[in-house]
Amino acid sequence: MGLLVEGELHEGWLEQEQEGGEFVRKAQPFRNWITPDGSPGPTGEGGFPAEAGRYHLYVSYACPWAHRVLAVRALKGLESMISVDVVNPVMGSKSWDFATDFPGTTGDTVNGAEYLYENYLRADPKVTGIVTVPCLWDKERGTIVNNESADLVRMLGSAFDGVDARPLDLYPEDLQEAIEALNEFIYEDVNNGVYRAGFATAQDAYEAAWERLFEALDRLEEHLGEQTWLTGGRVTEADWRLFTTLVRFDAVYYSHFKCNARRLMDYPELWDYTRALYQTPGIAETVRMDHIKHHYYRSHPSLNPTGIVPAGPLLDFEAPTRRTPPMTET
Ligand SMILES: N[C@@H](CCC(=O)N[C@@H](CS)C(=O)NCC(=O)O)C(=O)O
Repeated sequence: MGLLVEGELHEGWLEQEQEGGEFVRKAQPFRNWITPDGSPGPTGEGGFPAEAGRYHLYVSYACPWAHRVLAVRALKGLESMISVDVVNPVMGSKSWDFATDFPGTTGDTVNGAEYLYENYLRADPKVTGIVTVPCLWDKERGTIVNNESADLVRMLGSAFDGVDARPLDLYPEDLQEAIEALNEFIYEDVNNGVYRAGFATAQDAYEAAWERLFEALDRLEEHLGEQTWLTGGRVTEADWRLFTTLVRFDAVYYSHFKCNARRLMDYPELWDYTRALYQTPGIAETVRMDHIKHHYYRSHPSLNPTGIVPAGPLLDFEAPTRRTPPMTET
C-alpha cells in the first residue's frame, strides 16, 4: 500500500491511517477527461482528445474499481483502441508492481516500470495521493489523464463514440437523475460499504458498516424483484458499478471482509442479476477470480496473516438466468 506525499513514497498507509477505527477513502489526484475534441471535461484540464491507440489503462483484475472500467471498455468495444496492462494481484508495501510471475499479468509494456508509483511520479514528480488502479495513461503526453474509476466509466461511455465505439448509451439522458441517485447510494453503502466493514479497526465501526451494507442489499433485492435492471428495462452504468462488487461478494467480502449476514447466493434476485450481467458478451473475460482471491487474501496480512487463499466457494456464474443477459437479445 503506497501513499505519495509530494512525490515521496510512504509505505503501508492503510495500517497507519485508521482514525477512530473507520476506513475513509481519499480523493484521487488526476481528474482530467478524454473528450471527443480535447476540450475540458467536468473536472481537470483539456488537451486529451479521443484518438484510437493513444491511451493506455493500468488495471488490476482484482480491483472492483478497475473492473468497472474494464467492463465499459469491453461493452463499448474499445479493446483495440485502448491498450491495457495488468499488475500483479498481490500488493506489497510499495503498492502495485508489475512482476509477471502470476498468470494473466503483463508487466508495464508502455513505461517499463517496476512499480506503478513510478508512473505517478512520471506524471507529476510532486504528486500527493494513494497509488491506485485504475489509472489511464496518455502515451502522447506521457502523463496520467485520470485515476478515478467513476470518471473513467462515464468518459469511456461516450468519448470514443466518434471514433467507432459501439453505439451503446450507458448514461441515457432520461435516466441520468435516477442513475446519479443510485450511484451515490450504491457507492456509499455497497461498493465502499464492504471496504468500510473489512478495513474497520474498531468493533462499532465494523458493525455499523455491516448493518448499513445488508440494509442496502435487502433494499436492492426488493428493488430487483420489481424490475429487471436498476433503472428499469435497460442496463446502465449504475448496474455495472454494482456488478463488480456483487461478483466478488461470496468469494471475498463474505469471509475476508466479514460481510456475513447473507451470501449473494442467498438473495435470489441479486444472484440472478449478477449472473445475467456476467453472461453479457465480453464480461466473463474481465472476471479473473484467481486475481481477485490472491489479491485480497494475500495483500492484507493484518486481516489474513497466513496468506492462505480459500479454495472455495464454488460459484457457477454460467448457470441459466431468469433475466436475458444484455446484448444477447436476438
Ligand atoms: N476512488 C478510486 C479508488 C481506487 C482504489 O482504491 N483502488 C485500489 C484497488 S481495489 C487501490 O489501487 N489501492 C491501492 C492501495 O490500497 O494502496 C477509484 O474508484 O478509482
